Amino acid sequence: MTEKQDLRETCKVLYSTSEEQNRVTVKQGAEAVVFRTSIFPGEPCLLKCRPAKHWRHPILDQRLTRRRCLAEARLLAKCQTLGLKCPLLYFVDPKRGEIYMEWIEGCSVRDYIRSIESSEEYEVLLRRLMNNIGKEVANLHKNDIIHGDLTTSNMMLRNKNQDDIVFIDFGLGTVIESEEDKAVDLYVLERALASTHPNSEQLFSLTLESYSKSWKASKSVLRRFEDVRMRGRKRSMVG
Ligand SMILES: Nc1ncnc2c1ncn2[C@@H]1O[C@H](COP(=O)(O)OP(=O)(O)OP(=O)(O)O)[C@@H](O)[C@H]1O
Repeated sequence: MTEKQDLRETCKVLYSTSEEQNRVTVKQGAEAVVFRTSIFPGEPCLLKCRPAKHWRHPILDQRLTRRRCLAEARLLAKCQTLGLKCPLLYFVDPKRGEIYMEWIEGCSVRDYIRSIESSEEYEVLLRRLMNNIGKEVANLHKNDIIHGDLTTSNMMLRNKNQDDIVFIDFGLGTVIESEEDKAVDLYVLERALASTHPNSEQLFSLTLESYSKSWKASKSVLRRFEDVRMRGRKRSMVG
């Protein structure tokens, strides 16, 4: 056994012992189950499991689980290397479909927006948040990272600090130098904001403004975004 394999085996044992420790279910989704657990005493972490889907053929299921799990973990690791805002990847067991990552203490952008609704500073806080979102999405796109599901639930605020945005759930993400994919990412975000905030148009324009300021080469993506938007509107008019 090589040193690397040995280390991998040791990690596996270490991480699987977390089973015996407390696992608190955070979310039971269609695709994955998410737990808050602990590996090192006093250090919470997040475990994302993709359990076996018994309605699928076992070999196909194993392949799909492995592929999706590895794709998400790779993207997290890539973002980490690039210094982008995402949870630290601790460990991945593709066979079991498990990813262990840093636990982000805080709240989602969606919950944050709701929590400040009655605040007197609502507009000011929201403007600042939109500005920060634009900057961070530009940072992802500058590095050809497509999130794939940019919703307000998939952005967290570490310690509820609106200047510290962390992107989560890279399950649908990719690395690609594609204006179309970046434009679609923006469009998904626009739709997500429209469903969380009544005055979203004005706010999203702040996000776009900060996106374009933070990334000089964003013009072509923004042009493409207008096309995607038009297509989206036409589709919703047709029904
Ligand atoms: N690193 C993290 N730290 C703290 N909480 C997290 C973290 N990652 C995810 N969560 C919480 O777990 C929830 C589900 O995580 P995630 O979105 O990755 O799973 P999912 O099953 O792909 O969800 P969905 O079905 O919404 O796409 C999130 O909405 C968030 O509340």
